[in-house]
Amino acid sequence: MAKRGFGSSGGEQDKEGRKKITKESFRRGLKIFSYVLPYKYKFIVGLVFLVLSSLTFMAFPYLVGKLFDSSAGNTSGLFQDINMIAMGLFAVILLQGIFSFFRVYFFAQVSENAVANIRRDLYSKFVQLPISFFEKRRVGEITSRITTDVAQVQDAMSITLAELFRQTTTLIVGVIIIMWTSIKLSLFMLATFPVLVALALVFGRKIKMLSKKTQDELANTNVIVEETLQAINTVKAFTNEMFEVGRYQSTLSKAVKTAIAGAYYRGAFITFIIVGLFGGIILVIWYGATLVANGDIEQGDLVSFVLYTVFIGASVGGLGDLYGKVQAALGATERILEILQEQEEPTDKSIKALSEIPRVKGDISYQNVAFSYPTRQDIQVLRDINFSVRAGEKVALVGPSGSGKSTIIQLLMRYYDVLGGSITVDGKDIRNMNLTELRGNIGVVPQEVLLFGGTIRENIAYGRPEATEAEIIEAAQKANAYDFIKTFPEGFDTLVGERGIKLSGGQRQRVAIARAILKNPAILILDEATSALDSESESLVQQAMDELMKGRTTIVIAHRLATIRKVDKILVIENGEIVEEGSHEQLSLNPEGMYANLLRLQFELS
Ligand SMILES: Nc1ncnc2c1ncn2[C@@H]1O[C@H](COP(=O)(O)OP(=O)(O)OP(=O)(O)O)[C@@H](O)[C@H]1O
Repeated sequence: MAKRGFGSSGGEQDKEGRKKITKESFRRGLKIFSYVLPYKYKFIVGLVFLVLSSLTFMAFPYLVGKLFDSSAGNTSGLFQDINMIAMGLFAVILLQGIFSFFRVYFFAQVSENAVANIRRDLYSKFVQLPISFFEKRRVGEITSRITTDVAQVQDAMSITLAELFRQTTTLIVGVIIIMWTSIKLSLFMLATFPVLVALALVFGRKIKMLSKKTQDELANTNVIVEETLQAINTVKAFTNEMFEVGRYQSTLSKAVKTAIAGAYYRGAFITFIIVGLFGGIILVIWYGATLVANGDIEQGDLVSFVLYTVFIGASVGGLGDLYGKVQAALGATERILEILQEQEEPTDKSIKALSEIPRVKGDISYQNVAFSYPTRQDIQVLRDINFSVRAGEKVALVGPSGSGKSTIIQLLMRYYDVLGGSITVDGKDIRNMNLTELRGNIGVVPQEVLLFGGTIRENIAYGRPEATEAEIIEAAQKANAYDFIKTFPEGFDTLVGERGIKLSGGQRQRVAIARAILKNPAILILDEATSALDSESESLVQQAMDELMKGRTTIVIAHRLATIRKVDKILVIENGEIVEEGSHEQLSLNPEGMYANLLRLQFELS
């Protein structure tokens, strides 16, 4: 299950993500209505139609009562003619229909627009939040903010609010009218009927809980389907098809058991509604009939009384349900507001194109850098890292897996801030640099190149969206990607990603290199792929990398030592510290050293 609630103020939410309704939570929840403000006139028009439709509805039982009275011949004035009253009833229903149409139409316009704005703001917030935010949460949890929570707020803005108003009006106006009709019968009704409705409500809750459990269990079965279908190759490789079928079957059986238990209660609930609630109505009719017999009230009054009773009962039931919905909406609102209040990364939004970013020279220096990840503060990942790279120099980081090489790079990108020491670029502490300027000057060719779904052209242009076609082609040529792109019938328009062509590892890397060439950064970070490419592809990638490195400060995370002989300096990292430093020649001369050891290991493996 995804964790619910961010931060401390979400702490009062229950595990369903609902929020207790207090004055404070209500006041905070109302903040989300600032999104309604731009559409306030439409909202007000919607409200007017809501009031009108709620009130016209209340005239219905009254007129039905009058219809009965006039059929028995005991009416006076306006309500004597049966036909007139029936026409009146039609008019009421027609008006109710028209008013409801406009209510739905206006509220939908407000809620759809407001909700789209909330989604846009949430998304824009998400992409601007620091990496550490995403590490503390699961992706599903984050996306549910933008889908489920927003949908709940939308419900609240359109349906819940209107229902709340309608049910409350029905309840208040209904009770006033029946009191006015007959106090005796009203008191009798109020002593019996609401109790039964409240009982039905409690019963209903229990059933809802059970059906939620069934849904959760069904969701579990879906997880298995998703997992196995995503890893279908692995399932087949291990010939575990039947094992997976068994796993699915056993979770399915559980879901069926819960569903059947739920059905038992549902059956009992229906019986209760039939016997209990209708029994209640019979009681009211019985008492009302004795009052009619004694001449206390008219027949028509009894009819409208019973109709009002049904309306009041429905609204009591509805309000109970709405209470839960308001709670859920307040919880959702709170979670949305918390995200909207999160601190963004200090990027510079006024910079619209890479060309506006001032270019750095590319001197880099790490001074006594110490670091632990925010999620694992107890483990010190880097301690006392000191090194400098002059503009245009090439440095390689080598060392065992998990020694801290990628972390060193992540700190340069300022995905995280150092905990001790400092990192400077051109002598300036990167914490004092404009983040857009810093990252705009760094190009990255990652270990695992992920391409976006879209064309090859779009993927290369991602390095500099304003690039011209000629620049994109030139970058592809320099990255040794042009030739393979030309072999595809659609060339640069070839789709890649899920619905497109699948590029090989070497091809993907060359697209990433073309992207970096297009960005033309002063500082370059190359995270070498761990898996070796075939020798032809390898040499094409290497050539492209050499082209890319020209004239740029480069830090290479090297996994295959053969590729780094040419660098100016090698830093050997072990357990978050630099244990050796020097050129390939210098380091290989020390047979006891870690580098020489790594060299021997690779040699033996290859
Ligand atoms: N986001 C993270 N949150 C918490 N700990 C992390 C995170 N990323 C890495 N670590 C931990 O930090 C340590 C250094 O990891 P790092 O990725 O820098 O190693 P590396 O030398 O690049 O390894 P490899 O060569 O396998 O890529 C490891 O112990 C790792 O478990």
